[in-house]
Amino acid sequence: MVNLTTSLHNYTFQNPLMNASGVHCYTTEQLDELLASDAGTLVTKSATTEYRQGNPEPRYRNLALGSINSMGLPNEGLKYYLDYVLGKQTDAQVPPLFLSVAGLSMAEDLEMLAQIEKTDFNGLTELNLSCPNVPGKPQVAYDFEATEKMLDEAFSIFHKPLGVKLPPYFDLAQFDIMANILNKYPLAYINTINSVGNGLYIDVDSETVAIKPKGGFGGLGGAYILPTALANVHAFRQRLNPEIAIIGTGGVQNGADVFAHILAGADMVQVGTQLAKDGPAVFTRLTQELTNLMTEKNYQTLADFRGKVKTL
Ligand SMILES: O=C1NC(=O)NC(C(=O)O)N1
Repeated sequence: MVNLTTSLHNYTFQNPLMNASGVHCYTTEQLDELLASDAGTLVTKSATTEYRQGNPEPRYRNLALGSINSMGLPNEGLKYYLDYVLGKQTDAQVPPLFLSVAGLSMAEDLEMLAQIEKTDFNGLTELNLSCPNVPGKPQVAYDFEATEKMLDEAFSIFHKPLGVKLPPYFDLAQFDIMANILNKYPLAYINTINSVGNGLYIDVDSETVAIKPKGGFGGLGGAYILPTALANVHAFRQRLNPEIAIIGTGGVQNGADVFAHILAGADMVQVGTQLAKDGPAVFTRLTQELTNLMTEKNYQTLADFRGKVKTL
């Protein structure tokens, strides 16, 4: 009998699947639909301190090979999502939840962490250091010094379980540098990867880009990015202290992709583009496909194959 339970930090989940922040998680209605689905848990849309409209539309497009987005951090503000997770955590049927924050400055990130610290939130907080879509704002985690300073300050004021959402890295030296920084902190986990930033989809018939913000430049998701996501999961698994768990995000369309993320070293696996395309029922399909694959391969638990990708 296949057992899909997974643990992350001091939390246990019935299965390793959840949404990627930003997909199907803007409103309490969407979040409730995730709770009602076969997902193991959920993460809220990255919050700023106050409500934020985000970039002009069209700002998200599904594509044959994935998706492109430049949402620009639209969200209802931190209090809206904090109220949601605090309200849900009293229900024993609800798994530990993830709350995502993405300030437009280190000061805003610290202000939000301080607000969360004051509450009795008992889930996990995700510090998004990798949004590629706020015009004029670089992805923090591509600046190693800024990341180190951010984490120094964050851990000086925040003592609840904390993870960071990272952009994709493409150079092995960057994995070495980033892992050395991350290993200095008592992180509960890292979440890798965010969308592959600033891709440009062009429709040849109309000779036009797909989304309005930033002249069409946007973060790529879906099948386009699976090999990059698997590389980031595996590179960090090979380099990070074992106490730092890894959430694998990027390119999951089916149970085999979930299996590959876990083989690369992921403890949990997030789904973005395919959730946007199929809705929360995707988690029913993915858990069934993962179960079928594990049965075929005679694995009983995720630990039987986690991180055990073979080399040639
Ligand atoms: O971190 C983010 N990644 C994305 O791909 N898009 C959103 C956004 O633009 O809000 N944020």
